[in-house]
Amino acid sequence: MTRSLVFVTGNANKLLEVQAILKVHDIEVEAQALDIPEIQGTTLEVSAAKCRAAAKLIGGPCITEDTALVFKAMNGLPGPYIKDFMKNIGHAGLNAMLVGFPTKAATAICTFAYSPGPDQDPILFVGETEGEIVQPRGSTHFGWDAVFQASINGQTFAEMDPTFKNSISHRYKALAKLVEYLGQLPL
Ligand SMILES: O=c1nc[nH]c2c1ncn2[C@H]1C[C@H](O)[C@@H](COP(=O)(O)OP(=O)(O)OP(=O)(O)O)O1
Ligand SMILES: [Mg+2]
Repeated sequence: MTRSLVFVTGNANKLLEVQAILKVHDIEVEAQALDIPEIQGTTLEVSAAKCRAAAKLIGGPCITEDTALVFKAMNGLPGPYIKDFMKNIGHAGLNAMLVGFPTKAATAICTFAYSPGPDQDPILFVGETEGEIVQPRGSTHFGWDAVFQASINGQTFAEMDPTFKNSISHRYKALAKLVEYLGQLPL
């Protein structure tokens, strides 16, 4: 039986990856293209608040997702604030931030949140992929994909075949946990 989920996100690239990953599990993703205002805090706090706000707005169950990019040299920053960094300083700026630091190691962290409905506590599912920040290689169409070189094979996310990225990514790992959880719920 097909399960349906409402994914509230303003990011079309995320949506494509989520649809591709969940299709295999017979889960249909219906998109609600809303850019929910995001609070400051840890990536877990940001994710939970985003999902709570989304469930309230649409008046029913939904999932949301927050992506953080954590620089080891900076004790977790930019973290959940990566979107503003990316927008304002771009690939060159992310590299420049790490000049002079002994490590360029970075972790891509994806936190999905599932809310059963308005005013209910969201449940969080976290996935992480290790890598480092490098000069851009590959297509530049999705965020910081071109400057994130995954440890697993030395390719940037942007150089990877999309199917491969979707089999090792932070997003894939978080979704695997969400899928396991949903499997225990009635359709
Ligand atoms: O796999 C990824 N590869 C490269 N870049 C990525 C990826 N995943 C998110 N990103 C970018 C998008 C945004 O610049 C920031 C996360 O911010 P984040 O608030 O989670 O995303 P968003 O505002 O675009 O969409 P949403 O409406 O779901 O919050 O990192
Ligand atoms: Mg956002």
